[in-house]
Amino acid sequence: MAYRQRRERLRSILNGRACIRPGSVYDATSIRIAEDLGFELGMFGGSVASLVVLGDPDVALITLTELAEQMRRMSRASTLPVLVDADHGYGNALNVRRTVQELEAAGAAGLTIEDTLLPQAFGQSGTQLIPLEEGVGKMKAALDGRGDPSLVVMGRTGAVSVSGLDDAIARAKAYEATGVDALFFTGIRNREELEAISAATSLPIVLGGVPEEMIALDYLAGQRVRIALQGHAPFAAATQAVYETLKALREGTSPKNLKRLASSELTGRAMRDIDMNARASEFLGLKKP
Ligand SMILES: O=C([O-])CC(=O)C(=O)O
Ligand SMILES: [Mg+2]
Repeated sequence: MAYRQRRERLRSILNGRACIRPGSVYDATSIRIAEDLGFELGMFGGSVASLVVLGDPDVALITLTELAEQMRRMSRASTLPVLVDADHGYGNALNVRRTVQELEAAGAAGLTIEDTLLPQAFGQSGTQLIPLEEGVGKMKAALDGRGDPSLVVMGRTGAVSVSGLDDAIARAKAYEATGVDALFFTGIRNREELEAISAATSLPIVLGGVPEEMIALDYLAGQRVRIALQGHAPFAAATQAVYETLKALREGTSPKNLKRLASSELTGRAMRDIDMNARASEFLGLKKP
């Protein structure tokens, strides 16, 4: 499916009336599994990108090239639309523009640009934000970097739990005025904060993690939330499975006695082996197994 259609699918989620939960995806296999399970959207989180590519925590060490390459692998493997966490856009507003170009070329359906000061500044503990005006420049640069106007650009802020609700609203309104397609909020702690933000803005809302009292999708949909993230459990599950398997092997368990491995049927589906066998038959003259 052409990238443009993937982007239109993300736009239809944003322009719809329901709130969906994306599948957390991070490589060619995970995105295919999410697609097969019927997820409407994949979320490629920066934290997971850092873990899967570098094995490092989410402290802005991954490069744009590495992020885009992982996105490109997923785009090749699956047609599921993916929303990419592009962090701060890998530098200043000019870097943001380049980031958008690279992620667009890598097949992202949408991306978020946030106003967090990254990487962590010298001698400053805790999250800091860039000034609102700089955030506005980044959003404008992101929109300017788009070659395909269907690519979804989201303005993201975690201001509500850093500098407070009023600042979060001021930033959201300023980003909205630049022409971004949606607003992405992190750090919202309760219904009052969400309702105030929703009332003050008009774009579709995406939430990066919400407290338990707010998880009902119909409540969120009523606040114009169209996408609600729910963390990155698939990568944590994969880490646990690798740990248990290596531990069992190290302790002498025979490979045939290992528990909870993917069946050959599941692995075959993830590898799209029906398609590959058909190609081998058609292009290599091999018999279908
Ligand atoms: O975008 C997300 O999924 C949340 C986030 O910032 C991350 O995981 O890095
Ligand atoms: Mg992130």
